[in-house]
Amino acid sequence: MHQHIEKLYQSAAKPRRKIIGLMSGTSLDGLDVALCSIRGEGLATEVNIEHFTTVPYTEEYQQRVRAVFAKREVDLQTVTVLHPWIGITHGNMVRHCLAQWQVLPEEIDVIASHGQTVFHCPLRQHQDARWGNATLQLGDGDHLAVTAGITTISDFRQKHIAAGGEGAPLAVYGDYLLFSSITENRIMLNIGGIANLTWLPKSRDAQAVFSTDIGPGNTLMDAFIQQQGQGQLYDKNAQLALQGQVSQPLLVALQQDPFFSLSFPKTTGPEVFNLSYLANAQRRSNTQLLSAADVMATLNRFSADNIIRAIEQSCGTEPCVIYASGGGIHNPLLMAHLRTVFTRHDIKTTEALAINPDAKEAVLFALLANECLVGGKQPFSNVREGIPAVTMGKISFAD
Ligand SMILES: Nc1ncnc2c1ncn2[C@@H]1O[C@H](COP(=O)(O)OP(=O)(O)OP(=O)(O)O)[C@@H](O)[C@H]1O
Ligand SMILES: CC(=O)N[C@H]1[C@@H]2OC[C@@H](O2)[C@@H](O)[C@@H]1O[C@H](C)C(=O)O
Repeated sequence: MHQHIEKLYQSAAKPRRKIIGLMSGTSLDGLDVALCSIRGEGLATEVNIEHFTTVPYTEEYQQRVRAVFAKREVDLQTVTVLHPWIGITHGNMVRHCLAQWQVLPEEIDVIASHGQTVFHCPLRQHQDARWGNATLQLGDGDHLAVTAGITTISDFRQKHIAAGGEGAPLAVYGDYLLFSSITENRIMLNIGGIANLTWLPKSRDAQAVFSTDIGPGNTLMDAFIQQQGQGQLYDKNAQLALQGQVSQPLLVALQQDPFFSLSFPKTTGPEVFNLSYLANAQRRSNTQLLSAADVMATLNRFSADNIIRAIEQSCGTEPCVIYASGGGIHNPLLMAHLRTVFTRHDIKTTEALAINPDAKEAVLFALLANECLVGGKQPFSNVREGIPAVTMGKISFAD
């Protein structure tokens, strides 16, 4: 047996594994690094986050990725060089975190790396019958493994597409294992660049659960404030939005996109929800002269309203507890609006379930890697479109 396979076999046989989950999201704020200690598999999985940090990206990193991010036309050489470079950069960030945490690379069983999504285009979005669902994450697993000196499992989304899904959201695979409950219906709401949710009915019926993207979480608000040129990356504590008024005509125009009438589960990204999308909505609603504060207040409400509708559609008349995560939970205006509307649902964060809300997506990829190593057959069924019962991730050895 090859020594790498033997080492993997030993990792799989342990009662507990140390897995580093890495997530680099659409906000391009930094690399989320979660060192998880994971016991068991499937519904018996237990996770303890031993260390977590977000390593902020340098301006250079952001500029290099933005050169291709969510763009239909790019320089192919830039895409090609970015793929290994992001892998190496993430590998160095892991090494740096381990040194700070005084953990040796040998103590880690595997790294689970999401990579950087640069383009996401499900068929329902590109609508070109010649092609199927597609998504592209850069940050090659071999380069990451060699740089960090740790076996790496990466590129989780391709198998999902190969087996009939849209490549996202993958949250359901982790949320179901970790958070489904027999005592309460749960909505796991993640407000990242794109907002998504997982519906976990207390029946715990694997055929009833699903994850879906909702629409923009922070991505339009971030893009808009960045366009103002004051050097702000996001509307911190909703300072700008709080000074403005919601424009109903703009809000109505923003809501007019075919994505919103698609059935669940569905996926989207900044390829659709970007500054051109906003400019089009402003043109159609004749609101080009709105102040920046009014536009921001409207974008904030747009995100909140989409979340409210998606939650109502998911749980119907059933009461449920909403467990929120992602950077949007730090946006006080958005969260206040959710709380005002959802008087019949409790709104908490995943902190109440012992998972740091900023770390949740990185933990998800650690869980997917754990399932790749020791999990059995996924409980989901191909019958439910969008949630194929597959094992995800590609394995790269360090030497
Ligand atoms: N104090 C705050 N006030 C307002 N917004 C905030 C605050 N802190 C974070 N955010 C928002 O959260 C964003 C980062 O969220 P997060 O890290 O969850 O996104 P992501 O993981 O990149 O996205 P995705 O889940 O779509 O991949 C920031 O860009 C900002 O919009
Ligand atoms: C293609 C892609 O990277 N999608 C991300 C993105 O960020 C949020 C939302 O859009 C979600 O669909 C997904 O990430 C999470 C981790 C998921 O797959 O569940």
